[in-house]
Amino acid sequence: MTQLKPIFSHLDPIIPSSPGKFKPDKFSVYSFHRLRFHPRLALWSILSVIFILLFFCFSPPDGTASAKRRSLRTTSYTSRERLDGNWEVKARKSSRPRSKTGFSVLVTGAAGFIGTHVSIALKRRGDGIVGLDNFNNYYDTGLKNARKALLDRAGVYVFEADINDAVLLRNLIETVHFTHVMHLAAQAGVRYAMQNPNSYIHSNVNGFVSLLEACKNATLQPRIVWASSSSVYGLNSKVPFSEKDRTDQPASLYAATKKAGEEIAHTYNHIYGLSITGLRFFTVYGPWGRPDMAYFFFTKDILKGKEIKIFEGADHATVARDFTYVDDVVKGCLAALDTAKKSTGNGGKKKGAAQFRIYNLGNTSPVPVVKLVDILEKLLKVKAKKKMLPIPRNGDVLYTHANISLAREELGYKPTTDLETGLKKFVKWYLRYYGSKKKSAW
Ligand SMILES: O=C(O)[C@H]1O[C@H](OP(=O)(O)OP(=O)(O)OC[C@H]2O[C@@H](n3ccc(=O)[nH]c3=O)[C@H](O)[C@@H]2O)[C@H](O)[C@@H](O)[C@@H]1O
Repeated sequence: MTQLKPIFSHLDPIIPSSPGKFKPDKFSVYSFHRLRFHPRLALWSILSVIFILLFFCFSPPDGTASAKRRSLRTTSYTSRERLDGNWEVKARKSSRPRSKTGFSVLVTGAAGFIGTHVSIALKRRGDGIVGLDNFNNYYDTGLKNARKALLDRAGVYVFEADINDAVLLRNLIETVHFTHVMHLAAQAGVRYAMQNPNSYIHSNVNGFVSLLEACKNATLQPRIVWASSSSVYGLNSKVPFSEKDRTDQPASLYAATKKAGEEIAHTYNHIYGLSITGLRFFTVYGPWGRPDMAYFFFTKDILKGKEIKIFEGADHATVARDFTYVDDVVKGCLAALDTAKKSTGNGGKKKGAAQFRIYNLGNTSPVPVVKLVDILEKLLKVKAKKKMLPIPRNGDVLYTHANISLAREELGYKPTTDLETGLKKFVKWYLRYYGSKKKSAW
């Protein structure tokens, strides 16, 4: 497994670090000598300095576009190729809805699996979108770049930036008055939390707080919809999982950070009047999915003739998931945005009680992992080399099953895709994406 990009890589100097490549001395000494022997050039230089000083004396005070641009460039976690000097123009254009009633949405994690689908769906119906993603290398960045290319074609501008970059968020939110924030940026994956626990705290706790701080300070506070997870139900054995069930027994650090996010969200709602909706996603799958998820790497390994490990509980108990197709989840996300009420605060001050909601977005139809493999074998027309193994004690739970009554009632959420239909679409995409382009899956 590759490591994440260093958090402070944006602090790297612009000057190349490798010695011998940057040779300023020869040029500057040469220029200095030329300057001394050319009085006309010296006069022009003095005039230029006076002109620059006059320009700054008569410029309007801080808060202007150029001031914002300066601080964004110098302090953000950016790829120099991706964030150009024109960012404000592009962000404003990309965030402009087609009609007056449309939304202007900041989507974090836009180059992620669900982020890409949600951004495109919003753009298609006429909302204005600005995406943000740190493009870290938790999994194949080639796939993230391909998703970004899709977003580019759809007219969605994506910043390469980390949600922990408070200055960038502040500048962005001051520049574009987002009506909504769809917060999907996160360190995902249940099992990876044992390898890199800090990445979960960095993104799911610190990053979330950084985003909430920027939103609560805004003059026009946006409404926030964000991704929690079915994993918050942890060791809860009462099924199907209802929003009223206990969520204080997480089985993984990932789940603990998502649960922490729910509590943090409540605090910001209570103190600052931010309207916040948390969505508990249940094992979302589909085209453009995440290569760290079982359905994805099972597909890759079955095609390669590599053995796959299928987990089972004690006494061969079935391990099952309420696999949810991405298009169904996207509809739930859009409905959550549509029904979100305004935040009440302003510039960090609460003006009244604000909406606070949590919904399960599942499929209400758990499928054993062995059945998932059966379907994949049928679709791929390849027999899998299976190895049954006891479920490791690394955060996995035996069973998930969503009760979606609340989401159905309040969001009109109604999943319609069964696992076989959804996997068929995934396999079709997978074969086209990795087959024709000769890319290798992670
Ligand atoms: O519902 C959720 O909230 C979570 O869903 C998934 O987590 P998980 O359900 O564990 O999804 P996978 O990692 O794809 O695992 C699916 C099933 O396959 C099983 N599995 C996984 C890996 C493996 O090698 N063998 C195997 O049998 C797991 O035990 C699990 O039952 C996502 O990875 C999380 O980011 C997300 O938050």
